[in-house]
Amino acid sequence: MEIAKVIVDVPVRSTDRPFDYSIPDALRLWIEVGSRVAVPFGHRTVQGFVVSLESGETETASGLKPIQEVLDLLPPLSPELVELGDWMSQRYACRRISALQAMLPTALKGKAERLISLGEEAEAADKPADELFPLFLEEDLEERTIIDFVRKAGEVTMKQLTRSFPGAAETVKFMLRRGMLTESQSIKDKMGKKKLKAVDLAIGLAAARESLSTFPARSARQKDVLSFLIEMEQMLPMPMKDLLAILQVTAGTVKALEEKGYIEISEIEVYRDPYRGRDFKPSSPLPLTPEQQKVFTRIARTVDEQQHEVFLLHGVTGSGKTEIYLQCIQRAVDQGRQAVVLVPEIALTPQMVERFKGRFGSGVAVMHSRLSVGERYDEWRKIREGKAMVAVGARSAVFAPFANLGLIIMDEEHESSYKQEENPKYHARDVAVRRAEQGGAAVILGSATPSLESYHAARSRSDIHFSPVLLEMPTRALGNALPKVHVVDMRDELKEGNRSMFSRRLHAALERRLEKGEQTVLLLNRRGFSTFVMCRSCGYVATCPDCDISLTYHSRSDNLRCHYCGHAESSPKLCPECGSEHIRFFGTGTQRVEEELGKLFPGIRVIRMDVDTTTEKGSHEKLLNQFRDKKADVLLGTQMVAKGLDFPDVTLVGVITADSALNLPDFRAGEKTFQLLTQVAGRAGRHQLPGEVVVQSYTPEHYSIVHASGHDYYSFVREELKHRRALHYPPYCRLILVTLSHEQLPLLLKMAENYALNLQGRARQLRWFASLDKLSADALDLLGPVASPLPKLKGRYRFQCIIKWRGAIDAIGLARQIAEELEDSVRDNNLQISIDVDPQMLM
Ligand SMILES: Nc1ncnc2c1ncn2[C@@H]1O[C@H](COP(=O)(O)OP(=O)(O)OP(=O)(O)O)[C@@H](O)[C@H]1O
Ligand SMILES: [Zn+2]
Ligand SMILES: [Zn+2]
Repeated sequence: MEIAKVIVDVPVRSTDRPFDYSIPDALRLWIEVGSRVAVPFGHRTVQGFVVSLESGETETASGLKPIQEVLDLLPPLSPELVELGDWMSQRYACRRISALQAMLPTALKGKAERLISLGEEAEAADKPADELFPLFLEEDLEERTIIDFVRKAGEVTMKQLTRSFPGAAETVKFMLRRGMLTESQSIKDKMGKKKLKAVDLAIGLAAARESLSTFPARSARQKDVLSFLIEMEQMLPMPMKDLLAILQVTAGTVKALEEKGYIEISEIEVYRDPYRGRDFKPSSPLPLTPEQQKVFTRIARTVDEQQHEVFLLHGVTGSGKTEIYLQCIQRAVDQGRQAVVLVPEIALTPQMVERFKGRFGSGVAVMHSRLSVGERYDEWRKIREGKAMVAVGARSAVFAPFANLGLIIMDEEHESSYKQEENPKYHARDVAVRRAEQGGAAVILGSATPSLESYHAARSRSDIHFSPVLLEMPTRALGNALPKVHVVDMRDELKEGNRSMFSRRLHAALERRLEKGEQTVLLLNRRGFSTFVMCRSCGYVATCPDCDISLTYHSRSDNLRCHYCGHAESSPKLCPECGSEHIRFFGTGTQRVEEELGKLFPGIRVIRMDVDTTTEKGSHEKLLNQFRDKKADVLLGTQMVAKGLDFPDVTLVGVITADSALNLPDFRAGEKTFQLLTQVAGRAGRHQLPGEVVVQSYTPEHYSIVHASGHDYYSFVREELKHRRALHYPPYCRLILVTLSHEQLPLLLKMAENYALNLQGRARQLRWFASLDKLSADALDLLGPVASPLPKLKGRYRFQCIIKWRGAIDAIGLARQIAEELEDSVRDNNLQISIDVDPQMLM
């Protein structure tokens, strides 16, 4: 007897292990590792995934509850993905079910639904309700109508029933108890497949032709339809809708033909194609530049040999990385394998999609969050059913259900959006490498500004589990120079009486573009919610004496706090460096910049792109198209404007304040600033016209600004690594962020203290607890507990600890174990501990 081990979708930690079910004979053929099934669990029916099949004793198996239903024709997960889910649950200390669910489109997050049908007695007697239950009184009219309603439908959901009979809940309950109705449960998906009525010939082609002569004159319309279908025989079955529209006939005419037996009308499944009706300019492979050729040859070798290898492709903006991606994908496809291209969500512009659709046509599936649930489901199905060979998508496309994946590409690999902030808190880069390792696939991590983690991993032994081969492209493909970058010291502007947010240099440069009819991209570098304190006279920023990250202003207590270690001080009224009173809390919005632009340049046409203007579906695309069609002079926005855009007439890029990301309480602030400045500068002068960049800053001497303006990645990396090493931050160690939350503050405080103490105690026992300063390879250190940067969320208080560790110790397992013990020790079940391994944001 075969036993299926099933991971069930029940939101309790103690159920995070496979449960055994028997397999009914009728389902045997349909159940594989990766099948999605409905199983009884307690008194409910829940969704689950088969993670293994084992043979067991007949007696044991017959004591098990059987699997109720198989929910899909093809298992939505492959054995390879099931295994990847296992790995994720250990690597990210998350539940197995949440790892598996993360791999599937929302449409398949099925929930149990209550189904009502007739009770046995009522079913057997095929009589009107009146005769069926002679005891019904006149006033039992409601029962009678319900019975007739259910009989007519065969089976209805509880929802439909209560919608059709509002206020009948009590009656239905009574009828269930009496056995007039019965109830069952089934898993219902959020979204079904889309079906269309379609028309096909019901008789052979020759017979159909012959019958044309038999139509009487009054059935001329029917004859038209039939002869049209004969003519279009290659295109059948044809959607009814299209047929009616083309021939201008009524559905009645078509129905009549069906009744006569000439044609048949059926339902066919169709894919909801988000790009239907859109033409993509076909493109063919470009002859590569010598620099590109060298890189391509190296990667192609691995792809051809179907080996696993990771490449870090460091190519400056405009070096032609995308062409490399396209040609490598072609090689994988030639091998009969498939490819995944990961792109940061906000860079997944229509321009980007066009480049892949243009080369690989309808074999490209696109997956991102701006598609509807149905569209996403259908793009996913195209992959699962083998109708696509390339998937382009955001983070979760790393789980694209290809059968024989040969290549995974991650563009802009340094982007923090590859880390998912909700459960499971995975990083798509690490998952990609792991998946490629399993299947013998190549990985290309591409960027103009590789993350320090990846770069360090390529250069030396590091704690990251992969060591990529570094490939470089230092010049632009079209041979034009990188744009000249001017850094403007905003302190000087203030000194000389310019209080505007535009320096004289940026103002003049903008004016010149307006005169010449060239375009400008303006970046307002603003992220996160926190405010920092800065002196506008000297550029001084309040930082923590222990952690060297900027302090965050808390308006309620009017003080400054460190989000890493908890250090607090009162907020200064005068600048401690220069004594100026121009010291204030920082934050400017895009809207304010837009207003100011209107005042300075009357009549200027500005497109503003930020979270407010891009919430609507397709708005992002519309705004970019308007800008491309030169309907505006300026594209103004947040980070959205920095990524991947390629517009020939953009010759000026302005950065309003380069420092605002620099001063976030984040040890990656310098890295992020460098990356963003390099990216946005790369938008200028990509084609014939030369480009210019103006960066405004209050701390122009900061190394990330200096090196970004010199397009000097290596000097930046050298300096940044020095800081990271001195302060023990990644890539010299790894981090785990542990956040505890509870409704009651005193209890939470005690628990947070306990967590820290237990962890330290255990680590000492294991001889892991050591200062990171020591040269020993295995070390673990703990910061906190301190209040989280978001100290209260949805009525729950939050405290956090940061674990710093390195070496071969199982710090993740330990962090999880202590968390679970502590959660179990609290009786009210209300303590929540979340674990974020390798966090991108420490909050
Ligand atoms: N071999 C080639 N021959 C001619 N033109 C090329 C070639 N390779 C790339 N290009 C062109 O050079 C420009 C820059 O290429 P691409 O956008 O691929 O660079 P990238 O490295 O992806 O840049 P970014 O990181 O800035 O997005 C594009 O307009 C592209 O069409
Ligand atoms: Zn000052
Ligand atoms: Zn601190």
